[in-house]
Amino acid sequence: MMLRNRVMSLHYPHLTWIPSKFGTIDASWLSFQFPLSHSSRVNPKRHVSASSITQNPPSSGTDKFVKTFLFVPPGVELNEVNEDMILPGSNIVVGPYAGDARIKEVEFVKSSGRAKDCPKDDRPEFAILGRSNVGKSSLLNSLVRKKEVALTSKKPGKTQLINHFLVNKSWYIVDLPGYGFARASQAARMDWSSFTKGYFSNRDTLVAVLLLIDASVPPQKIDFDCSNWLGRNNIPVTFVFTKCDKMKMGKGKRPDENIKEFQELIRKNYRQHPPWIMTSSVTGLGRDELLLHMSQLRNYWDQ
Ligand SMILES: Nc1nc2c(ncn2[C@@H]2O[C@H](COP(=O)(O)OP(=O)(O)OP(=O)(O)O)[C@@H](O)[C@H]2O)c(=O)[nH]1
Ligand SMILES: [Mg+2]
Repeated sequence: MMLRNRVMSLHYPHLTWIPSKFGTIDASWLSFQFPLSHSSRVNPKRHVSASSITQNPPSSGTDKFVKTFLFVPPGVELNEVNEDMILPGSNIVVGPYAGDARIKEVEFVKSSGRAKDCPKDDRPEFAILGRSNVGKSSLLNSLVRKKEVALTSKKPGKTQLINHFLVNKSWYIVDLPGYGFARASQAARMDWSSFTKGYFSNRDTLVAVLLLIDASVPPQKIDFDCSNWLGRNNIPVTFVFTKCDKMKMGKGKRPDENIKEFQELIRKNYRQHPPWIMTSSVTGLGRDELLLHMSQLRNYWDQ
């Protein structure tokens, strides 16, 4: 147990929260008083102490990695990391827990209107969270390689329920309703809040949240608020940048510039940068890499 906790701490080094200018959380996107307190409802598996995140910088020869704020999984020492171990388009180092990432079968299990109606078993799960229209359902479809597993739409607010999909009969991936849909009615927003509040308070089997960030637009405050809120509640997060295929011509910044800007802002809040990865549901960019990353988180959790 001791060992597990120790390794788990390494696994989630990004959980250590450093208050900063984003530390004063604006939870208006949630529009409710979240009941989680830092100490009471935190899953002990996810707890990490400040001392456990201290790691030595890479030795000479790997200096260029120092600046990339790598996510180093359990079973790997930072000074062992070489270029080949980093997943392309990400800061994620692949470690010994990475395993078979193939999706052989996926099965829609249920849509839940309330967290207490979600499947009750011990299977690990990943939740897909992000602004309305960021591409949550599209990412899910692309991961499982089925066009219509999760319904997508040009109209924001398509996904209104907590949708559980069972992968390889062994783990869940969950499509959540999006936040920040400005035109949603007050009632719809309240519904969204109570789903999410209930969901995050009750899912002890949550391995990580995939927080989707639209790389085709500049950093949005609501996404920082969301990431801050997850950090404060010790919920492990992987930043998944979506729509990286949208290379703007002329007007606006390119996805890589938006991503860099977002990361610079996020960096101030974390002692060690959380895992991040670039994806596109149109071209399949980052798909296999994200699945591999999820396999190492899951296998570690499962051991
Ligand atoms: N170019 C491009 N478009 C994308 C990508 N991912 C999603 N989209 C488009 O963005 C729109 C919204 O996608 P959805 O997957 O329905 O978004 P969502 O986050 O599930 O939205 P809600 O369920 O409303 O919260 C659709 O028109 C998609 O085709 C991507 O990687 N690249
Ligand atoms: Mg959706």
